Amino acid sequence: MSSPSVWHKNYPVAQGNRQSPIDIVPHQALHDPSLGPVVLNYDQCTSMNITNNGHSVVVQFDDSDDRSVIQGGPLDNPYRLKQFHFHWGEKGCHGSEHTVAGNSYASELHLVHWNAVKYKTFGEAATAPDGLAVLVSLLHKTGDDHRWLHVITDALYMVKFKVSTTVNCFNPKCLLPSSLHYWTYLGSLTTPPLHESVIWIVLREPIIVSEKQLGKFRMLLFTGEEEDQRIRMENNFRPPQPLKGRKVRSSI
Ligand SMILES: NS(=O)(=O)c1ccc(S(=O)(=O)c2ccccc2)s1
Ligand SMILES: [Zn+2]
Repeated sequence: MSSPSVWHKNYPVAQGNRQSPIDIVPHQALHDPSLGPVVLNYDQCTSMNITNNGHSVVVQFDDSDDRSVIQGGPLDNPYRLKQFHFHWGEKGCHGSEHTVAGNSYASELHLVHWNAVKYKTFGEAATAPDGLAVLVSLLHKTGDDHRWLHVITDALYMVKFKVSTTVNCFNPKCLLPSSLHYWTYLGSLTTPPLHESVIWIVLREPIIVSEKQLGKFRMLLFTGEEEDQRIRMENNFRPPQPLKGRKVRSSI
């Protein structure tokens, strides 16, 4: 996993004008009354597999139809759920990609959706300025277990190396906080190819997870079973990028 500081050599867009993540400064966000609520219609059974892809742990969904979509808020169309994945650190409260008033969280969940109304394929949407929408849940570490996150963390031992296994009927709505108030801004993928194609929707309220649950993410490996090196998968987060004049809007 190359370091974010060298990505610009192969991906010059890393120094572009709408890169992600960013530091969100709440009192500088513009309250936009025209921003309605985000609406999630996640069908119960479209989750397919959980994969350690060497960068993160990803749960893929069947996006062949509009069974699981997000709409409303800053979005002009419904966007189809494609996958969700996490970013985390190696200890304590570092590991999120977005920060809030300079404060980072222990981890961050990204629910990746694509605009299947305007674009024929995910790949096409992934390079379009309004092609993707990523819904963010910030994970705050305290003592208690998150009652549903264990479904994911209990499966992680099966994908310790770069492999995939099936998951049945996991509805990621259970990984979201009770309030869907959000900040939104135009940004990019946070890993190469860093396409500037993401409408970011960052939920303000974090969810609570335990150190034990976070620890299970950190036992994943970047490396495959056949490799003799064992490199723990941790700190797979990109630091905040320059705002470059962008406005962050707030839903309340
Ligand atoms: N962390 S993030 O949510 O910004 C993100 C990075 C990569 C992806 S992707 O795997 O969907 C993807 C999308 C387009 C091209 C290649 C991979 S999503
Ligand atoms: Zn991500």
